[in-house]
Amino acid sequence: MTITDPLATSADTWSDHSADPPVVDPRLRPPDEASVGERVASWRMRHHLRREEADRVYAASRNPERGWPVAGDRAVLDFFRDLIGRRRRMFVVLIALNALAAGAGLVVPRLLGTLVDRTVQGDGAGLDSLAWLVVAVVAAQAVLTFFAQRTSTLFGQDLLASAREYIVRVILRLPVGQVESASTGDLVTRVTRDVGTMSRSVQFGVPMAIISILTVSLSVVAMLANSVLLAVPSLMIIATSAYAVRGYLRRAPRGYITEGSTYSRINTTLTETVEGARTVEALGLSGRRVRQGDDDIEVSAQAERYTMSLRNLLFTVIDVAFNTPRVATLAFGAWGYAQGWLTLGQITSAVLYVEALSGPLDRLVGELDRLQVGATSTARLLGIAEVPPDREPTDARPDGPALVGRDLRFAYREGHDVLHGIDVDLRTGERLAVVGPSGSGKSTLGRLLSGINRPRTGSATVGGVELVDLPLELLRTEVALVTQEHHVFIGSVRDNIVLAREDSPDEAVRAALAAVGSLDWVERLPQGLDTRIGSGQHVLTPAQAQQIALARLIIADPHTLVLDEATSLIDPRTARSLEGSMNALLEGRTVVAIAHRLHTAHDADRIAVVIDGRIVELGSHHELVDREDGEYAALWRAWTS
Ligand SMILES: Nc1ncnc2c1ncn2[C@@H]1O[C@H](COP(=O)(O)OP(=O)(O)OP(=O)(O)O)[C@@H](O)[C@H]1O
Repeated sequence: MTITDPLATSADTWSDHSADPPVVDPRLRPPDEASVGERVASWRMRHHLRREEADRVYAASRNPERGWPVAGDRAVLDFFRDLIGRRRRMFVVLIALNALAAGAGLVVPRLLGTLVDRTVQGDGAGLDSLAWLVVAVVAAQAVLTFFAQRTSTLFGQDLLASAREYIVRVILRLPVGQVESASTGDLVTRVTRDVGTMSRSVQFGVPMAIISILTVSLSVVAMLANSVLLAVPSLMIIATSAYAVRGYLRRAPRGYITEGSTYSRINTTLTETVEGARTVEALGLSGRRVRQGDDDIEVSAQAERYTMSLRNLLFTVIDVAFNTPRVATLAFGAWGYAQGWLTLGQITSAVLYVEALSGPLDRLVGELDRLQVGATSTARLLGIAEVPPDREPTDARPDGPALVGRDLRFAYREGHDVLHGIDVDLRTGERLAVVGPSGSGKSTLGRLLSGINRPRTGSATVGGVELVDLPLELLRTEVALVTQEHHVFIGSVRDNIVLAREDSPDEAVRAALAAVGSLDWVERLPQGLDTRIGSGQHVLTPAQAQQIALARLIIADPHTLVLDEATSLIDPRTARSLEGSMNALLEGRTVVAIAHRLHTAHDADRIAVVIDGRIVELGSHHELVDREDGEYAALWRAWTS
């Protein structure tokens, strides 16, 4: 029996299993009066299009340029080998206990066969003790199985803990710039659905597959020892199952990888629609977004139908294969018995062995499926580890706080620079405002000067050391980027403030809170510094959340701050009340303020005017306003008129 591969062979088999295939493109729906031939042609066309779409999704999922990479089979195997290798002792105990439990289970049919032979021969001597031996072996098997199961569960849990820790480490070291530019839907799908699938297969699939392989192997040995002739039907089911599983495993990875990437696509479209809800509403795009969602779901359903067909076919083959040997063993037994080659006891044992074999074999096939799905998710998760790091910290340490940018160029897309060679020298303690039209590159400059992104060419250094060569913990104590995003993590107020310096004493935390004017309200909280805040905990007002974020920066104590829209999204009243907190933070530090409103620029020591990725003017407010035909003077006139 072969398993057809809809993706690799004919377009028409792609969704043969769907009773009423949904239509991706309504234009392909044939008119009511269409002939049978036209209807078939249209149906074939639809399937062809869907297959092309699925192929495109698959190709995209393997193309690192189009999203997060997917790791290869070798990486997945090495990952599991390493996980198991690191708990070799536990693994040996697991194998030993399961081998003993399976061995005890296999002794029972043999004893029952002997019991039958002795009874048939009328040899009553020792029947009682044989029966007691069966009871004793069954009891021993129960005890061994209990401990074997316990060890398997512990092993699975331990494996899972390590796997999860590894994945968390991989995710945490992802380059910030990359996380922002990649598809959030894909990343979210990987860290939710794929982690869940991987967990199930690591926790249950791996130990269960090991146990099943062991039990099946020992059963085969016991069957051969009982009678080679009677073992033939069972060997045939094993061979048939192995063949069917091989065919399945050859096709399934492609199907599951496609399936996984279609889930990512659904999530991406959904996230985009939710995030851009206002734009969707304003431009009347809801119909188009719904259609996009429908198409994503349709492609996903195609992929699901494909893997489901593979599973159905596999389990049908296995079911047929399992039922045949029951009959075949009895038939072989009757024939062998008539020839005088076999005893009734051997036939009894063989039938019991066939029954005993079907359970583990069935589980093994089921587990292989689970492992296959888990391996695909693991490949998607390990793919994240293949994202090259954007920085390799060196041992170089800054000599002083001087922040310097030289010939800074940067491109979000290859060949499209948005900064064209910017030079900037910050004077310690100064306040530099960066102004310019929307899209001129102000925020990008801020990201390079705070070490979030590495410049394509040129250098951004602090005390002579490239910002991106510093370990992140150290970088954040030198330069910090402050945006309007003031995330509050789930944890105590204290935890939220000491993030950058975890060993900060409570006095320092209180001093930071006092500096941003929030010590009073924090002390009035039910548990003061220990009050849990963040999602689902004690609710903070936007201003309070911002103050916590500012206190966090006071503890981090960077000598330079890059402010990008730090208060622009907060309503003006709150922004005014935060001004005092902000001033406390800025006191004594060098500040680069990306100014979206010119009045912030007015108070700065110097102003850099950025236009089309270049600094076109640099000077104090008065110097720049005095240049009659200057860019800043024009902006200022427009602002004040
Ligand atoms: N993540 C990104 N991917 C691709 N292009 C980007 C990305 N972020 C910014 N750009 C592009 O880079 C250019 C500079 O953007 P940047 O945000 O630095 O400008 P800006 O002066 O800060 O604009 P604004 O005042 O509107 O925030 C723009 O053309 C923008 O479209």
